[in-house]
Amino acid sequence: MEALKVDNVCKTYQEFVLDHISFSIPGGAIMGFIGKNGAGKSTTIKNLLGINKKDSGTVTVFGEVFTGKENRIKEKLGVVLDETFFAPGVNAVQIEKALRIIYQNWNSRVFYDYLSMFRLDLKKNIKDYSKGMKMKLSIAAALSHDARLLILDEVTSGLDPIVRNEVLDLLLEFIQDEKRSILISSHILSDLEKICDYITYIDNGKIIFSENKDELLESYCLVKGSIQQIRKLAPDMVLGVSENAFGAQALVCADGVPDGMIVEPVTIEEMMLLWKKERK
Ligand SMILES: Nc1ncnc2c1ncn2[C@@H]1O[C@H](COP(=O)(O)OP(=O)(O)OP(=O)(O)O)[C@@H](O)[C@H]1O
Repeated sequence: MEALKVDNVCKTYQEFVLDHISFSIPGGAIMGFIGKNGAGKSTTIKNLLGINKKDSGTVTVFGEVFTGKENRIKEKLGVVLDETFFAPGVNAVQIEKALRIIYQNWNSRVFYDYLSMFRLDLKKNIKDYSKGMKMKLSIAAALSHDARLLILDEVTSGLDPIVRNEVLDLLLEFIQDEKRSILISSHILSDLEKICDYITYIDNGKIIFSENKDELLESYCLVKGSIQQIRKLAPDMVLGVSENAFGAQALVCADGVPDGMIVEPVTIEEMMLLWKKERK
């Protein structure tokens, strides 16, 4: 069964439209959600969680329709958004007491183990935590109530490389039982390339692709050469081109590259940079 199915979600703001957003995440998989600043990642996440009210479309979590109100489904979700909200003047121990009441499956021991692993001061007022410390606290909370689907919006960008790697390992561990899944948005595409099974790319409120990562990276490649060589490539196999004083490179379909050209594997970051980039 799919962990999450987003079907034709639409939302119109004054100057931005989320346009028929559809993608799904199988059980046991990590989906990376990528896109430029302002592409619509956070807006999609807030609309699918019911934090903002969508105009139309359906969101299904483990086969059940979710509008944001169903507490039974909320129990299964571990959510960390890019802005963290904690009541002013409280510390981690007080937060734990509050979360214990909210979540039926809350596990205090697991929570305190994460806080110790993240080296967080339990008695310190959370308003005096750094941005990264607040993020670590939110991640610990999301992982401590036996959630089956994690929804993480830009959670790793404020973390130092050591903690970021610890968090990526935790996420890989989280999906090991094949029943849990993760949707994670990030601008650190190398992190996503490391841990994700699927990648969804949104641009200007529209899904450009939502695909299995390995198939995606096998389907496309980079071709490098002189500007003249690159310009001679058949337009229907070229997805994007960049040119500079020293030469050019094109993102192309992997089958059908002409002989005699320099071909290299492509990364998710290069795909995003080159996708639909026009010849000058
Ligand atoms: N409540 C709102 N009212 C009006 N416009 C909104 C609202 N929420 C989001 N938007 C607009 O939606 C667009 C997409 O914003 P969003 O935060 O989803 O982008 P993003 O892909 O998460 O970007 P970033 O990577 O910078 O975080 C922006 O133009 C933003 O101004």
